[in-house]
Amino acid sequence: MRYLTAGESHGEALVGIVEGMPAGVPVTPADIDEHLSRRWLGYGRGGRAKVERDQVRVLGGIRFSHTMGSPVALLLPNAAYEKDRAGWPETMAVMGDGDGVERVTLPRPGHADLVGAQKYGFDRPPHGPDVRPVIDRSSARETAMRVACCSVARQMLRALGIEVGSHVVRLGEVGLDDPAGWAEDRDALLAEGGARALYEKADQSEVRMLGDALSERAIEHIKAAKKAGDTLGGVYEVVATGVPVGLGSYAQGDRRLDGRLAQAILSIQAQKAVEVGDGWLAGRRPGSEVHDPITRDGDRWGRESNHAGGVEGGISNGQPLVVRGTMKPIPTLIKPLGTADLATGEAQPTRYERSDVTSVPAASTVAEATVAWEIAVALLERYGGDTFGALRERVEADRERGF
Ligand SMILES: Cc1cc2nc3c(=O)[nH]c(=O)nc-3n(C[C@H](O)[C@H](O)[C@H](O)COP(=O)(O)O)c2cc1C
Ligand SMILES: C=C(O[C@@H]1CC(C(=O)O)=C[C@@H](OP(=O)(O)O)[C@H]1O)C(=O)O
Repeated sequence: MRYLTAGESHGEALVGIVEGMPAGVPVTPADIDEHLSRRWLGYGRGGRAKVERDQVRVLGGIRFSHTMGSPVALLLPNAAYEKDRAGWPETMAVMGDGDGVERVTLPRPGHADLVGAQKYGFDRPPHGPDVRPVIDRSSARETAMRVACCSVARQMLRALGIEVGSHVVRLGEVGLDDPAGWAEDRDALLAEGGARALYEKADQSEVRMLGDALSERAIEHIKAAKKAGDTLGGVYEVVATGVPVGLGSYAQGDRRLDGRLAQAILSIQAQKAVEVGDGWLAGRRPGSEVHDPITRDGDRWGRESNHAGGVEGGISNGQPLVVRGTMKPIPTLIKPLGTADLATGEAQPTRYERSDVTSVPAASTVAEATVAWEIAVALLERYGGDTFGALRERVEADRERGF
């Protein structure tokens, strides 16, 4: 199973194709839209959030609310293209020579602007000197279509009782570093309704944090950063429940589930670190506090704790999968940083138009989506299935066997 996305942030639309979904998975556009609107949650987003209202159009692959085994084709128009301000249809014109179009020649530190221009030669015609082509494809606008594509796979997981959720645990200086600090609240939600209960609870906070006091402090911190012309990063945790034993493998490095989950997070713009289970803390603690004792209850295997985050030897062990991602601060700041003009080489301060102050809450929902995708791919590798019915039978038979 694979997917591809295309489209520029300020072009007409984003498109996506999901290939390899079994036939018979229940999916409707509303299922996809649920996660698209969740991606816009979060205090600290910029002006673009007021313009976009993402609603997917399904152009192929789904009939009578179920997949057909054929590629699923998705379309998301960019509202900004027409509504934002006059000019995107000209700036992003497919034809012509761009005569009269304003060029962006001050690359922002921390964004893809300069390296993208160096790699693709945007210091010269036909596009340059202009970093616009880099801005428009490196932009996390692309994550809207990624969420849409991954949401199709997520419906397959949901129909098998597998849920993926997330919550934010740190925004800049406000937050916690040790999972022990939130495990009780999180685990109560997981026990009540799996990872879906976790994400539904987090969605009630403007910053997707568990706990009102933490949320309020985080919002004040974001307000202060904005006032100072600065931006913030943070940390979020993604949890998957109902994941069967046996996804991934130690047999080759690139089949390890933990490695693949790390790539799922780091594939998202501005994500800079990943932890699995206890993560960094595991490096500080003795083995007796890190390894989860094995239990046997009747014919069921279990663990007394879940410091491993649900993966041992690169294979899911039936415990909730737990991964955390760290997002760096947004590179576009009101407070100028040093740069140089692409056209003249002259030293200049960066220029600011608009931007998010923080997008950690949004990134946490994108990470849910990409983690769900990896789980779905690993599930199909283990169980196969041209039809959803056959896949479900195999998963359920394995679950019943309890091994
Ligand atoms: C959901 C989301 C929203 C983002 N919004 C912005 C933004 O408004 N302004 C900005 O400069 N960068 C934003 N970014 C970060 C840039 O996309 C990212 O830093 C850039 O593509 C360079 O990639 P890198 O940080 O991985 O090097 C956002 C990222 C995500 C995940
Ligand atoms: C459009 C989205 O995020 C954008 C990601 C982004 C970036 O540089 O990554 C820059 C901003 O875009 P603009 O320059 O148009 O304000 C964000 O709004 C989105 O998440 O859908």
